[in-house]
Amino acid sequence: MSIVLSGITKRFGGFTAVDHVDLTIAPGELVALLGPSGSGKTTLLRIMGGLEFADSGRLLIDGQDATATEPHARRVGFVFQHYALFRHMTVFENVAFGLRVARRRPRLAEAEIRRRVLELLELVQLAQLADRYPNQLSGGQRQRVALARALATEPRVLLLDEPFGALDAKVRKELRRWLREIHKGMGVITVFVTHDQEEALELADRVAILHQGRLEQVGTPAAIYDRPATAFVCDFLGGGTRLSCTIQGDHAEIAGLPLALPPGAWTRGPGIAFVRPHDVEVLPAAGPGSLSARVRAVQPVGPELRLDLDLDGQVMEALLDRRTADVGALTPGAAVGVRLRHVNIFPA
Ligand SMILES: Nc1ncnc2c1ncn2[C@@H]1O[C@H](COP(=O)(O)OP(=O)(O)OP(=O)(O)O)[C@@H](O)[C@H]1O
Repeated sequence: MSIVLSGITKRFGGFTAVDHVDLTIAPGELVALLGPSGSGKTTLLRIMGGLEFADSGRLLIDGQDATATEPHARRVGFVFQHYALFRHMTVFENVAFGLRVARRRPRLAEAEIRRRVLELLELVQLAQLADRYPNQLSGGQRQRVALARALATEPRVLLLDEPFGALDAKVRKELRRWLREIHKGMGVITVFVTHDQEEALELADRVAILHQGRLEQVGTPAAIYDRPATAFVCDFLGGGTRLSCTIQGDHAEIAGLPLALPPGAWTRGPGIAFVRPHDVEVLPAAGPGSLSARVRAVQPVGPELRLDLDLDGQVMEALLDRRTADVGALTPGAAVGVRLRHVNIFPA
């Protein structure tokens, strides 16, 4: 079971919501569609599910052209942000609904439905709440029921649109871990939409980053974090401080400090350098391979010490471990050296 999108484009009037997207999803993969509001994530998900049809391009599910097939024929399971459970039905009946409406022949016997529903409720750890109604559940529990209901139809593909979007941070975190476990057990292709980079990086096997309807980069969480392909991706994934630099062909310079560039075709000219706060090393004084800076502000934040450093008029943020930082010497106005462990550079 795989999904192949090629050249998928969708317009609403004169507006292009999804723009020539190519994406191949391997059997059993857990993929995040990540991007800012309006970048086309939901539209792309709906096209995969058959709730929306592309204007051009092709969609293959399991090697078969599914560009124009109806949702039920695609065998997809959906879970949306607002759990949309049937309020007048118990948890049990909500999940059983998926089995009762499935267009299967012969229809399942009631005993078989009961067995499967209980199995699914065990899976989402809600068997003991089978007789409750949705308004007697927490948000996280409702979302787990929604997932069980989607799984009841034995989908080939599971599509989740901001599944944890309406929940508070702690519950979201728990559900992430839980979804990862469930996915591992089922092995069904799962695609989820999120605008939360942490959620995407923590949960997905691969992350597809969308920007203005276009796919900016696809890769494993580590690959896109360590080697963002564009300034947009870098910035969106928490790029850190943005500094101006100059690209000199084989290297770049920030305030006169030379920095190696990864191999590639670099043209000389102005560039943007992104430095993440954890990649800034603060030294007692500047020396070879480091820059001189001045401390502007110091703020303890839990286990860390956040510094605003003045680098030739540009402000750069650093995060140090409070237990190991020389807190006494790091006061506003102090002169320090700065070494950059890792910098992401892009043409301006
Ligand atoms: N049915 C529609 N008619 C007109 N415009 C639409 C329609 N559906 C989506 N759009 C537009 O297409 C663009 C992409 O929408 P989409 O919902 O796919 O974005 P998104 O990345 O999921 O955003 P969000 O995170 O805010 O949900 C948006 O600018 C949206 O206004």
